[in-house]
Amino acid sequence: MRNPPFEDAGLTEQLALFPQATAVPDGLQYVPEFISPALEHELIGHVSALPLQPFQFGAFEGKRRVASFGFRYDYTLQRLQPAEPIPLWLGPLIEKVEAHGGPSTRIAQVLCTEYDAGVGIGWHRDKPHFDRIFGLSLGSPCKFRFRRAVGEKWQRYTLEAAPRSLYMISGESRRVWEHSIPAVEAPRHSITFRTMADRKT
Ligand SMILES: O=C(O)CCC(=O)C(=O)O
Ligand SMILES: [Fe+2]
Repeated sequence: MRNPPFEDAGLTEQLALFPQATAVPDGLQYVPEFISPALEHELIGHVSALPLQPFQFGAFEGKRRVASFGFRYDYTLQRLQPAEPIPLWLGPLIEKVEAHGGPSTRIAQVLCTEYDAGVGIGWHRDKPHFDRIFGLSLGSPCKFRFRRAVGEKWQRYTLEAAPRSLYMISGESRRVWEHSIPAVEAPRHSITFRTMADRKT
């Protein structure tokens, strides 16, 4: 006997049956082995040596530990504040990310993050003050999850972000889809690079 004909199922039902059969979110790019293992080792050393602080959002504290450069978003004031200048050791890496992003890519903000085993980040979209986001993974892999509402259901996509890889989110993957990282199995560091949106405020 034949299986029920899927042609009769609506798009939403098909997506629910095969959550991983969904298309890659528009505007998401992934570059495996963006940096060498030697540079990865060096960068983990630099990030670990930073005065990382628990991520603050208003009265709450996240378990991941971060350091912001260029700008930081203040959740109490709900606006961007100037932060420490971007350290020199990030210079060549920023040039490489900007070259990858193409002409007129200017990285203005950098966030260094440390996730201990068991720590992740909840569903969110990055603040609209920023435009494109580039994320370099260091030390261990993570599942970089995406979701967006389709009718009453979530359409989902998971990117397996390997150490030394770079992802870029722009367009719909940035503005429409939310992203999150479930608790990592081994310590992971990341460096996210953000360009500024063309905003007046
Ligand atoms: O660690 C990462 O790669 C991304 C973290 C993230 O989504 C964020 O800081 O907004
Ligand atoms: Fe994010």
